[in-house]
Amino acid sequence: MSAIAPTKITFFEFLTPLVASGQKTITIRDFSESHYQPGTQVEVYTLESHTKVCDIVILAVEPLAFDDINEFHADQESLPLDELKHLIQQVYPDQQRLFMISFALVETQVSSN
Ligand SMILES: CC(=O)Nc1ccn([C@H]2C[C@H](O)[C@@H](CO)O2)c(=O)n1
Repeated sequence: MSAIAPTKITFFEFLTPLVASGQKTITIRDFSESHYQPGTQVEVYTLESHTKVCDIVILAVEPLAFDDINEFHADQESLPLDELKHLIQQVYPDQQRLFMISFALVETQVSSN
């Protein structure tokens, strides 16, 4: 039996403009935050104030070892590689077993009326 897929995800507030603009297309999380299901729509909130930012669709969830994080991942994260690895070490200290969650921004329609 599979668990119910989460419908919300949080990001540090300073990263949310990158998500909402479509520049950030992956996030790297630990096992506890890896249960997103490809094809599902997920609401994005800021971690600090729990403000809704946008919606994303999950494209894939794949294992990724900390030591394998490289420039490709930094590019998808829209962060410098050293900054990305430092951030991940702060959030998930001493965790080698991580997961890459790929996603796409759900564009919202702006009414012309
Ligand atoms: C609870 C919570 O919001 N945790 C996280 C964990 C990671 N991030 C960011 C930091 C990096 O850009 C990537 C890779 O972990 O995801 C985050 O915003 N919030």
